[in-house]
Amino acid sequence: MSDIKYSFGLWTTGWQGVDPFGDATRPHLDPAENIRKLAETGAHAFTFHDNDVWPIDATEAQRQAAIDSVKAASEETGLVCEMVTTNTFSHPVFKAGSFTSNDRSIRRYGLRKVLKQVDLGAELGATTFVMWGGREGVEYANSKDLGTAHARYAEGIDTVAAYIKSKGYDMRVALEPKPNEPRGDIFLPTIGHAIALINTLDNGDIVGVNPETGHEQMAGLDYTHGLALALYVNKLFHIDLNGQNGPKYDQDLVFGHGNLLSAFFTVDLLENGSPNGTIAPYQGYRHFDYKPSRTEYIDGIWESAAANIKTYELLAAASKAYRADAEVQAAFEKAGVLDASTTLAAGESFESFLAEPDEDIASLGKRHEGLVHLHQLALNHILG
Ligand SMILES: C[C@H](O)C[C@](C)(O)CO
Ligand SMILES: [Mg+2]
Ligand SMILES: [Mn+2]
Repeated sequence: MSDIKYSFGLWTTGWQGVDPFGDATRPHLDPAENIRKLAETGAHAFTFHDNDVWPIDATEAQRQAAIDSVKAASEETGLVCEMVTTNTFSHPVFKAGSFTSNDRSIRRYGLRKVLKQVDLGAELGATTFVMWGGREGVEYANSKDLGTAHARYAEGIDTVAAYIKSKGYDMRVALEPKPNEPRGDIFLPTIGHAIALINTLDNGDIVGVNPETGHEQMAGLDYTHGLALALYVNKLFHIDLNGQNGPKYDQDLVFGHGNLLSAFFTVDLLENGSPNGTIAPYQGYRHFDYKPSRTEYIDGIWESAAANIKTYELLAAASKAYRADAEVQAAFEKAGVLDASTTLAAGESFESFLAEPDEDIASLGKRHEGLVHLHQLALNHILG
């Protein structure tokens, strides 16, 4: 095992297999047992929603007992809690949204539920607070005023960030985009949409994104490109890794079990940074938000958890060999990838720049980029 730090959501290995068309195929998994088994599987950290650990109707005493049990398992195994989040999507109260609900009492309940989980996260040492607005959307046009919905979403996120600052917590907020499911359309559907809203916030300095592989791919986008933009604007605060086979329902497959080629280049960027170093290697946890397929019984939970780590390790090793390959570096050089210069016309006057005669575009158009050769070199490493 390498020195890469892996983290899992308790809701992943704890998923009992309930889906819109089927009942549970697996028994309930006690959160403390979940943590112990994740430690055995090779995880270094865990993450959770409030209601992954206690039911929404738990008494304060039941909630505290559940928290104490998780704390004990964390201390016993050494697994740290690196991120927490809140379930503002399962209970019927959230059926038409939480932060963007048209009902102010539901918005206030949702905010209170989030702030309580922020407090617990700080107590457990979590440095990231993820917010996935799974119900923040619509099926029907004009069922929310789109101006007010975005204003309320922004206000809710800004208030959470203001609370974190008011308490002096060492914690940042990370928004998790998703284009649809369970709502017909979810607000802030992609990394770009989320960053646009973050830039309007008063407390946006501690608000970033938690992009999920499959969520960007559900929107037909390249996950690695989304990560690169988030890194470029210093907003990549956390990641959710999993597998997806293109635009369809959220498959939450094991990392690499969907679009494997895309997974390789995601690992290549995270582990090695960009080819010319403009983007540095990612320093955060390699966090998995996947589901053990409904077809699997208890052994399959841990086989699938281990599969995430195994696949990541294999791709990380392949990416190191790829980058160390002199032929690959030569192909990067030939294509101009290693040139990080960005001074297009810096220092020149517009007049002199415009007066300059055009290059011979016919000969420029005959450049041979050698990109297919570059890609085959990657395939050679991926396919071993
Ligand atoms: C953190 C977030 O709530 C986790 C989900 C529910 O799997 C969405 O990806
Ligand atoms: Mg998902
Ligand atoms: Mn997720």
